Amino acid sequence: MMNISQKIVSVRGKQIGGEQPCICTPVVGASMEQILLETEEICRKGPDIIEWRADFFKDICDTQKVLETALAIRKIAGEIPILFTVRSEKEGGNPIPLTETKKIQLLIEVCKSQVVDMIDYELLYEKELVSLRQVSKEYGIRMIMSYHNFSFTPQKEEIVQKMLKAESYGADIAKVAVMPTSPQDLLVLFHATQEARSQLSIPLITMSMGGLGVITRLAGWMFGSAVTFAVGQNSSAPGQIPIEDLKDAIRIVQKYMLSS
Ligand SMILES: O=C1C[C@@](O)(C(=O)O)C[C@@H](O)[C@@H]1O
Repeated sequence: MMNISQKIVSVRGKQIGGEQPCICTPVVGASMEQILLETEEICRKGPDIIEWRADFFKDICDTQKVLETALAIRKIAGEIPILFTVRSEKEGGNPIPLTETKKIQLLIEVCKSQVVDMIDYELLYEKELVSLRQVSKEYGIRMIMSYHNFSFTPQKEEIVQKMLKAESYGADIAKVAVMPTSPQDLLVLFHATQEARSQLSIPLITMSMGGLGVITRLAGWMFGSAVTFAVGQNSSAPGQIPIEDLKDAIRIVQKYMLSS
């Protein structure tokens, strides 16, 4: 097992990949009004990061409206880091009428605006990934490179490979979300997380989705996952639980881990 010194990604003072797991809460409203109400509600619950899942936004094809909405989210979120994601339909996102090229143009404009702190883009689109990485770096926007599998859990080696690939493409953070079909798959995910943690220098995020995967959202940090996603008002993926419950569960485990 290699032992690599691990980088911490610091965003607006929030440490991603530090001692404590960060909780990220998605915003999935369709209209600007819904998005802003949802953001207000979520902010009251104290997430570490807010993810705007813009693939749910009905005006996603209008760059100006996307930028205006991002700015309005920023005004509410204050210093809470904002992650901007347009999840592709192929990896579980809401269907949108944008081609991959148009989507990249939008992501570039969002990076240039510097209103958000991070973007997420799939490892699936290698060519686009490289150009987007250059632009995001130029504007100081952190980039998560991700892989999602809504059908099954690949072998441990494949999961680790996805994260190594993200690092080799210059990701700030590598992310993998997979679907378990048995409790054994949860062990695979935990094991892959632990192994990736020993091989990568960047922070990583992993989770198993669906009801069966809940334990990975509660305990992934013990194996090296830096962020866990929770529901603020509405869920963005199967198996997410309310932020209040997630905070309680982590607090209880940490309380007894530290006291014994
Ligand atoms: O990729 C992820 C992780 C996620 O799919 C989850 O399972 O919690 C939720 C998405 O909003 C986010 O972009």
